[in-house]
Amino acid sequence: MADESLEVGAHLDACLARAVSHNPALKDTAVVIAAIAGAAITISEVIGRGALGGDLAATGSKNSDGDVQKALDVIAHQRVTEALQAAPVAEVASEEADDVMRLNPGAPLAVAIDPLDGSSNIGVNMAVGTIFGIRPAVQDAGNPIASFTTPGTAQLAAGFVTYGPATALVLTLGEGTQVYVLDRAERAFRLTHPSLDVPATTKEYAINASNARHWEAPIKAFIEDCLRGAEGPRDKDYNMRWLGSLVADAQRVLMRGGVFLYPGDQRKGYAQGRLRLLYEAAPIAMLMEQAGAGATDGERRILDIEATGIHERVPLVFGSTEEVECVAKYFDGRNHAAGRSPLFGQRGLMRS
Ligand SMILES: O=P(O)(O)OC[C@H]1O[C@](O)(COP(=O)(O)O)[C@@H](O)[C@@H]1O
Ligand SMILES: [Mg+2]
Ligand SMILES: [Mg+2]
Repeated sequence: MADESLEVGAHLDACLARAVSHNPALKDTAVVIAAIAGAAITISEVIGRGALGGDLAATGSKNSDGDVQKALDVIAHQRVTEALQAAPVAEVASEEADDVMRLNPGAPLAVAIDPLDGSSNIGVNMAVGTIFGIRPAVQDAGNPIASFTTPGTAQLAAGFVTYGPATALVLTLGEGTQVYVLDRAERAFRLTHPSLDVPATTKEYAINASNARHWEAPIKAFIEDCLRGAEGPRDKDYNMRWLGSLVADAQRVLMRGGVFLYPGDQRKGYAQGRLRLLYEAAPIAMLMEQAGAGATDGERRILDIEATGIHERVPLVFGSTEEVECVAKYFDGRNHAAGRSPLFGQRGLMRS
């Protein structure tokens, strides 16, 4: 396509302007994305100073999910909220606010946002991020969270920023998934990957294996078969990566393939896993699908699920389509491996 705004190196603003010229209905959405990108640049600068700027991991009160907030969680929430206040946003569902925040009554859009993802990595100089999904605002006097009870398919755009070695914005407006990298000299995001295409096959999985004894049978069976490598039914040797930062794991999967799992498990409060539907799973699911990958809770497409609460959790499996489909088979019994795990079972190899 001969369009300068899609060329590597093009500025985010030019790419957003192009998207709006193709689809004028995206005008407000583009303003919101630019606002979040602006906030992300300032958050990136705070993170970039590390401990020189104070203790970003200092703990304060608890957030809506019972997690202890760190200083950077609060800073990021303030920066994105200020930016969204100046954008056409009626309501915000933030991880760091118990209830829906009403910003500009009557404005057309609603934003679900995780201002700072990967909080356990704050203070140890590892990648963290910001995740967001933008939806039409829905007016319903009888339902204060109406804007957030539509399925993920209602999202007009979704993205995340990774504050890693480079600060990157991974974005979709429903026509592919693009990556922009922050040009620190210009304080502007510039296009590096015009269209991601996640490989359908992979040999890399990501899961917090310390929870293995709590997993349900289909997950135990799937991981056991990955661990058996070329000698097992999957017929290939796997590699494992787990960064403890959803955005960083998601970016790796988008760039080179892989499968990520945060399933429900038997720990108290973890029946639906740890990750939140509105501001973690749904935006990442849209980015994955737009890059040719998949996202499921094991049984349902993530983008079809309707939230009943703004901080609702959901089991999350995403990435290369062959692996995501394979996990679904363990859940619906087409792979009859569930429950037969010698590695994780009651009388398993690891137990004696
Ligand atoms: O510590 P665990 O249970 O492995 O969970 C790690 C997951 O928790 C998260 O940090 C949750 O996000 P928040 O930091 O925004 O609460 C994800 O980024 C990450 O994938
Ligand atoms: Mg998070
Ligand atoms: Mg968070």
